[in-house]
Amino acid sequence: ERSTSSFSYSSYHTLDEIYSWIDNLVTEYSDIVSKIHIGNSFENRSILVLKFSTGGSQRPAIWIDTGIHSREWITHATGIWIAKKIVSEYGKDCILTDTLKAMDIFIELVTNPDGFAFTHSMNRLWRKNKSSRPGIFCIGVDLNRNWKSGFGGNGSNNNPCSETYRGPFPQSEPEVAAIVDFITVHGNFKALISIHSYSQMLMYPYGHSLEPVLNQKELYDLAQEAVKALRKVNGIEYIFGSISTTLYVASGITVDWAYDMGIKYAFSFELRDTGRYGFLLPASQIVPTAQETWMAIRTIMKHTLNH
Ligand SMILES: CS(=N)(=N)C[C@@H](Cc1ccccc1)C(=O)O
Ligand SMILES: [Zn+2]
Repeated sequence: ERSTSSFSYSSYHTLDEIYSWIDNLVTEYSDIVSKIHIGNSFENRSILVLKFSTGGSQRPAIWIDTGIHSREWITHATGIWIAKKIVSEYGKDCILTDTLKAMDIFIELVTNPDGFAFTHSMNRLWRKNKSSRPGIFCIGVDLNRNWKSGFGGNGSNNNPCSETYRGPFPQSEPEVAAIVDFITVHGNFKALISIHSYSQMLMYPYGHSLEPVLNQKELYDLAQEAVKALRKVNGIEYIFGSISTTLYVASGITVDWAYDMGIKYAFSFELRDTGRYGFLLPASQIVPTAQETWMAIRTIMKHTLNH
């Protein structure tokens, strides 16, 4: 029996458990999923990406990352469930099957492995990575402020002790540089979805400025359609809009960099909840959260495939 079938999707897991689950998924579904090592973290852990592909070479691609902020455990758990959903539903779900016939899907489940290991070992509420530099006695860079687009602007901090410390320069962090290199070299990404928690929001660029992006109306309509599909599952309400107008100004963020790279469908989720449990969302909410999030992501995939 497939071990990815006996894995508990309704529990939170350690880094080692997730990495061995990845190996089992690749072994058990080797016809559709492979594992790519895109780099090493500051503390020299492997940075792994799952590739879902039915053939071709350099097909148009969709990127999903979870766990860039290590304390947001619901995001890794949601990514794991979605990865299993993709291999289980290929050939059955027509939107997913059509997508995978024409496009590849890449999922980076543990985007901040050092921080994630630290949330299990020492500090459950750690957010940043674990980089350190001579003469600086606070640890870690906020990996959602280290990207080139708008780097150093408002909504990021130059103080290494800040939770939103942007780092010494854009892409200074190996965890960010690995993704930049991978997506740049690949050169054919059409959509990027970067998943955070919590607040129940679906947002699109820009974060670093109040200025609307060129295809703002299209992203607004798509976000509206996606949150409607999400709500149909368990009745959970999301708000949506551009990051700077819906949440706050934030600079050096993943989706602004993706958008400026020409990835026109760039979104960021803030998953459950709205503050009752926050980052400590009970494991009983993992599967319902993943199920509803998948329906929103599936909506974004369908639009990306058809435009
Ligand atoms: C609670 S939290 N840290 N996930 C909020 C998260 C909001 C955000 C998401 C995407 C892009 C820009 C900003 C952040 O400040 O990085
Ligand atoms: Zn976050």
